[in-house]
Amino acid sequence: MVPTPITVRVPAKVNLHLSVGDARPDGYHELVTVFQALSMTDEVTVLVAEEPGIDVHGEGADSVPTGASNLAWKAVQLLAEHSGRDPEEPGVRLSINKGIPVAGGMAGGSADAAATLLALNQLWRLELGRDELSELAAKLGSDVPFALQGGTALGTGRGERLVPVLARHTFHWVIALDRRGLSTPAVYTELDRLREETRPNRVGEVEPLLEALASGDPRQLALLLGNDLQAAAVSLRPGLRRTLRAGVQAGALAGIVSGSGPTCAFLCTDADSAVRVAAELSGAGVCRTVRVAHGPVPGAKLVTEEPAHRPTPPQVHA
Ligand SMILES: C[C@](O)(CO)[C@H](O)COP(=O)(O)OP(=O)(O)OC[C@H]1O[C@@H](n2ccc(N)nc2=O)[C@H](O)[C@@H]1O
Ligand SMILES: Nc1ncnc2c1ncn2[C@@H]1O[C@H](COP(=O)(O)OP(=O)(O)OP(=O)(O)O)[C@@H](O)[C@H]1O
Repeated sequence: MVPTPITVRVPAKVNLHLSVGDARPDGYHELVTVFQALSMTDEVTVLVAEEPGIDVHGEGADSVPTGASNLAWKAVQLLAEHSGRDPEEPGVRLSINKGIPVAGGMAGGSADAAATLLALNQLWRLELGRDELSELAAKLGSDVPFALQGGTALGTGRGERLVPVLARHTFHWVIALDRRGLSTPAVYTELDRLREETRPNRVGEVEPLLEALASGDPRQLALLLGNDLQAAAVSLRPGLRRTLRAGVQAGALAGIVSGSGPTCAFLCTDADSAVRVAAELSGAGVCRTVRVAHGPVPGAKLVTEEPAHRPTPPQVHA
């Protein structure tokens, strides 16, 4: 019998704190970062098929590669190899439904890779534990382990070593998407260049932000958001300065560039305020589109089909 297709839903991330150290000999930068998973999601479906390949739907689908360079396909090949299958003939197709902006600094490709690992673990009945999946995830990219884990987490190393962080609140965000993406390596290179020329401010220690997360007070958290890559993203895309200003003028508590950008994330006091900020920001004409999101949300998760018809519970008559 052909196994039923497996679908996994997986969240985007924002970095609440992103402290970038110097470049290491392997080209990566040592990070101290706090990730939060947001309610903007992709869905990846894996199914057994003789004709391998990828279909991509949803926002920005046209700019996502459907060949071997798709990070989700690299996840297929890695897991095939790990489980003794032929990585060139894995016998599966992927269908990706994008809700996470492409090349937006919200780890969309990483999310798809994480979702693929989890879905294939189920489809191929590999029974790999979270730790083993996380080790494979780190081989695919620095942001991939967090997409598996979700929630709020402290990341060190190149971002792949994770510890969960207590966040006692749901935080409400407005997300401003730019017209074009930015390349992550280009943004890191720009930061190295800026640091040779000038001394851009560095974000401080992470502890105060961890305390603000534990307190659950968005006003306190807003004062502590920080991203070392922001100066580099703004240098490559100067229009982001206007977007960041417009979000705060619209009533957000604070705004930051998300990861390597160019997406900007604005923290709001509550859900109603986020809706008002989003409406005003979309009228300001500074970005392509605006979304409302909340976090933290769980990491990659199997989507279980709701039964089409639930049996009516027995009626009790007095
Ligand atoms: C900007 C962030 O999204 C913040 O979470 C991540 O640091 C980027 O993570 P990612 O897209 O998963 O990045 P990877 O696929 O691992 O690396 C892509 C490229 O980004 C740069 N890179 C990434 C992570 C890191 N700690 N230092 C780096 O310098 C390197 O040039 C690397 O070749
Ligand atoms: N599954 C995928 N979804 C989106 N882009 C992908 C995928 N696989 C490969 N790519 C390529 O990777 C590039 C970066 O895409 P992605 O959406 O992951 O960026 P990002 O969100 O800025 O990443 P990060 O925040 O992890 O640095 C895209 O321009 C695209 O060419």
